[in-house]
Amino acid sequence: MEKSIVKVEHLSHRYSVQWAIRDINFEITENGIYGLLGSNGAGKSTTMNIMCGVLKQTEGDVYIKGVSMRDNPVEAKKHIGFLPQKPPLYGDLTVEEFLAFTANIRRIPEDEVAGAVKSVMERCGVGHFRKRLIRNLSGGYQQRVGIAQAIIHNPAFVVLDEPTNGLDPNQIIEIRHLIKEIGEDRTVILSTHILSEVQATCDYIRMIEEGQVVFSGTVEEFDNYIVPSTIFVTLASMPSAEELKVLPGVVDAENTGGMNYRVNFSDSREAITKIVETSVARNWQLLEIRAEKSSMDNVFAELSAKSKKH
Ligand SMILES: Nc1ncnc2c1ncn2[C@@H]1O[C@H](COP(=O)(O)OP(=O)(O)OP(=O)(O)O)[C@@H](O)[C@H]1O
Repeated sequence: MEKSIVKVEHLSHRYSVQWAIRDINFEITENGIYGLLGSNGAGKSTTMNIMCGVLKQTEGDVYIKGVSMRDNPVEAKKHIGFLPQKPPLYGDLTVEEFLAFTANIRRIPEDEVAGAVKSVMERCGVGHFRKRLIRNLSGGYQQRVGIAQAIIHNPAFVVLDEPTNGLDPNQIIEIRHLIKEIGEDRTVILSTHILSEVQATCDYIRMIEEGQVVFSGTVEEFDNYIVPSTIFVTLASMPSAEELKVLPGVVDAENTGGMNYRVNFSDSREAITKIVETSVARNWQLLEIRAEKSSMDNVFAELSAKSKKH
């Protein structure tokens, strides 16, 4: 039987009149890194805050390892580590002091605190800064401490709200690396509005737009969601577009300038084969042919638009 790590059931929330999220449903049964993707205001933070028990939902429930967040929040929270959008760091404490404080909040037994702090500092690469005040750390290292406080009690499920937000490119690479490491033996869900973030870090995507889930699947499935329908061809002898248009599998063709053509097709295999065969037969001097692969951005725009129509 599949084991449920997280189950979000009919989750809805309104802060005042407007629904911020409406009937969100999904379940995670496999370890891995999940990206909660959505544009600004889509409802990512609202969903994450409810999942972690720091915001009380209007309707629905979240189950962490089968435990209801509504009915038994203390037990459910034991399995969760959370890094909110604004990390809860105390600048006047040293890294070590802060993590010991966090270990106490997480009710780690007194005689195990020092060991847990040491181990999490090593894991998150902040051991050499253990005596430094948090406010004197760079943004990237502060974020490492933020991740360390989220995993100090070794939770099965870690929630990171926009973990690379505000970091410089090198820091982003380092934090992504750390997230991948901590995702090796647990489930991580991170939110972002940046597509490349998901592509670089995640195995799976849950995309929400306007408070509703519009896509659930692997990153690969997301990328292939929109089937390419255009081929770009470069022909040195510059035949008329009409000659391309009549080929089997081709729906439309236009010259986009000089030797370049854009071809729309109904069957990519047939269209490409016929273009290549005809090019050889008529000496069109084919220099390049490529099918347009829909980028994540296209898929994102398409899914956002789709959710707006519904
Ligand atoms: N405390 C609040 N009071 C009223 N409305 C809120 C509050 N927090 C969020 N909202 C609204 O709820 C909706 C969802 O916001 P949420 O912060 O969950 O989105 P998000 O996807 O996390 O966006 P961002 O990437 O900008 O953080 C938005 O319309 C937002 O304006």
